[in-house]
Amino acid sequence: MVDMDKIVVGIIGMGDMGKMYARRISAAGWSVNACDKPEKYEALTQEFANNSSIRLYADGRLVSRSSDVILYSVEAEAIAHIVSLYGPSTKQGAIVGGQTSCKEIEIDAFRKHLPEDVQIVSCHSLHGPKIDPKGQPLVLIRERASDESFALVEKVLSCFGSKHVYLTAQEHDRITADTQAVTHAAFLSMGTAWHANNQFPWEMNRYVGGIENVKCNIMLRIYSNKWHVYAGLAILNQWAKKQIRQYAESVTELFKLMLGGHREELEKRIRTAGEAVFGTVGNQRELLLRDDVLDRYSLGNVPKKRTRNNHLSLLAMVDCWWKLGIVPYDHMICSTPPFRLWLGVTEYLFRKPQLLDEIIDTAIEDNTFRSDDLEFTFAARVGSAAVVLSLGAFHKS
Ligand SMILES: NC(=O)C1=CN([C@@H]2O[C@H](COP(=O)(O)OP(=O)(O)OC[C@H]3O[C@@H](n4cnc5c(N)ncnc54)[C@H](OP(=O)(O)O)[C@@H]3O)[C@@H](O)[C@H]2O)C=CC1
Ligand SMILES: O=C(O)C(=O)Cc1ccc(O)cc1
Repeated sequence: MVDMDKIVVGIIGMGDMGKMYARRISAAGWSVNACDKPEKYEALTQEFANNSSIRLYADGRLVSRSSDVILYSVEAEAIAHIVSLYGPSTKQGAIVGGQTSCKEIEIDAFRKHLPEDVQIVSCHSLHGPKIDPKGQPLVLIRERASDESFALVEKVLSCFGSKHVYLTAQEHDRITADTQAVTHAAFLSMGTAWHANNQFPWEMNRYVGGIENVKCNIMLRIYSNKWHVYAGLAILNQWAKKQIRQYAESVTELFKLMLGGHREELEKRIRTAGEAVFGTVGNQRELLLRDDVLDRYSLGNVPKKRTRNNHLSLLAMVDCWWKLGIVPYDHMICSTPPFRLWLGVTEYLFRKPQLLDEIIDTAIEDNTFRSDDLEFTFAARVGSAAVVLSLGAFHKS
């Protein structure tokens, strides 16, 4: 029988997520041992001087030796190396998990470097460190653990109030490739395109208001996060390559149809994709996003008259889901806030027949967005090529 009062939670990696975990878990009454790299020991000790439930150590070996439930909250690309350093020192019978976004490589590292008596239960909070975890999905992966140990991890993490989702490492990686990887690829391409055209989109009338707000805000949010979070997901998740490549292909093919003025072919393709992805939703279910919400977070003054856009990035998203047989609603259980917003705006566009008609007309007749779309297409292609090359290099090494 586990004595709950004596359980110590260890956190290796006190970056944004590690600190959030340490603060919330200690606030829930658990003792926490934590560390980052040795050179950050002094600064962390000062930062947490007022929190007597968090004990800082100089390195992960000391945390591993003295903790019962240990979470690695480090860069995904470094997990194998870091577990190889501290894993062998893990306390006998302890339970180990991690917070990286790529579970197959993380679990491989645990299986390789942890002693056999150590149990493995991993997790992934599907939101950033500044978001209230209440109600957000928290994936739990029971890789090798007794019922009692699994229950203990769930009890510790229950302080977040998140929605627990039970998956295997492979199921997790396949779903996050469908949702996160391709969502990030789209927003990173938008940012690259705006940069290539020397534009701050929030300063331009045509990018203010409605769906354009979502594009600008989420693009900024993705660019303001740490680069390794998104690069890790795209490069280290073996399933992400296919999605990102298909997205780039969908962007390119749709853009060519627009440029060539092939209305019939374009319309047929868009409507077939829309029917495959949204056809079963039915009009009775409410839209995920409402107009007043779309306009609320404007970065500029919303113009009286909206500029028509062909929304290439969104059309390509639906085309990509259709080509890969992905039903995005099936992945809501394991979705991040940017994915839900992204699905919300694509759904908005496809379930408003007049808007979709207007988009198809714009795609063929209106040249306003052509140079932006050209840069967006380049960006999607270059991004996809980079992921394919780096993924190859990573998995060979
Ligand atoms: N940020 C987010 O929105 C989310 C992130 N994640 C995942 O969680 C993990 C942590 O992310 P996040 O907190 O944002 O990233 P951070 O970069 O803020 O945190 C990682 C921390 O681990 C430290 N670290 C590196 N090597 C060691 C080591 N040998 N021993 C101890 N600490 C070490 C890093 O130091 P240094 O910076 O010097 O390398 C850094 O402080 C990542 O795998 C990320 O993909 C999951 C969900 C959401
Ligand atoms: O809310 C956001 O911006 C995110 O999408 C944060 C995020 C980044 C990486 C993850 O593995 C999970 C969530």
